[in-house]
Amino acid sequence: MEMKKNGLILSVGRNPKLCPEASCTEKNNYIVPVLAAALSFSLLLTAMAILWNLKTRHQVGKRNGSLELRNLRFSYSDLVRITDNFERALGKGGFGTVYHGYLDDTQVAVKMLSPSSVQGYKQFQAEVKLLMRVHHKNLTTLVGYCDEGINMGLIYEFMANGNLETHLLAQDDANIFSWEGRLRIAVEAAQGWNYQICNFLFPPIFVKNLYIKNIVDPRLQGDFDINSVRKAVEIAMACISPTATKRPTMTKVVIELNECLAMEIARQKVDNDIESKDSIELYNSDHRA
Ligand SMILES: Nc1ncnc2c1ncn2[C@@H]1O[C@H](COP(=O)(O)OP(=O)(O)OP(=O)(O)O)[C@@H](O)[C@H]1O
Repeated sequence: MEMKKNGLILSVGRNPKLCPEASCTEKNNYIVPVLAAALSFSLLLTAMAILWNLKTRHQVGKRNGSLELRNLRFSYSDLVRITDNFERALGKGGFGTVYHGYLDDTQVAVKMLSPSSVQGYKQFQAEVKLLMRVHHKNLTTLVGYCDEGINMGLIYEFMANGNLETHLLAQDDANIFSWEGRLRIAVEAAQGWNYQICNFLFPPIFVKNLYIKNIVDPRLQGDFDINSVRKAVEIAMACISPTATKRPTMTKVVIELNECLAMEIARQKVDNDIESKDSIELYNSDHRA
């Protein structure tokens, strides 16, 4: 499943990822949530209108057995047309290849289930069923699907900013995500879905039994609140517990991650206060001298 955040997509449940195209900067992390809050109501109305429109255009009845939902079903020839005969591949994942396409004038991503898919038909069905029911601003919208014999595909809204993993692992040190940025993404993504989201706070892999400082991206150079990290690690550890009953609910994950974020923001405030106090003292001593 894919989650989205600030024009990125993020897959959760397996390898957490977001997808890239345009450059994604730290600034986006701070500006976009504010804009998003202001625009959320109108976007919600727009999204509802679009969904309503799509549903009324493509709704078909129940289908015996397999995908027993009223759905947004497309034929294989629709997919051929949408993708211009699978002209441009965007990437490859556990299902198979993902292609760029246009539905009317809107860009979409079409994920085709390959016959050798490790995730297979069951996962395909699960993804369709879930995304048909679950709609969230941080979840990539499922626009439709095709389930025609051996031709199975999922049509998603197109995420122009690419893959989070690429951004997290980028060699471009100037644009690395801060600890606060990572927490913000984790909180918003967790609000969307899936407990495993905690994993991507600690790319490239979540490593057990290491000192806390060692599992945080070294490029952050200690620029984070250690208690915030410790708490996030505890949440992540709980999230990957093999015993389902020991895993926290998403509500708890969101609450705890928000607490981590609050710690980090408090730390930054203290740092800023100290800095401005220092500069006032420096100013005063310069003027006294
Ligand atoms: N909605 C989308 N918009 C733009 N690009 C996408 C979209 N979905 C997938 N892609 C591209 O295709 C690649 C493969 O995506 P896919 O979701 O199949 O793989 P994955 O992230 O490994 O997911 P899964 O866990 O389902 O296997 C992504 O890394 C991304 O580059």
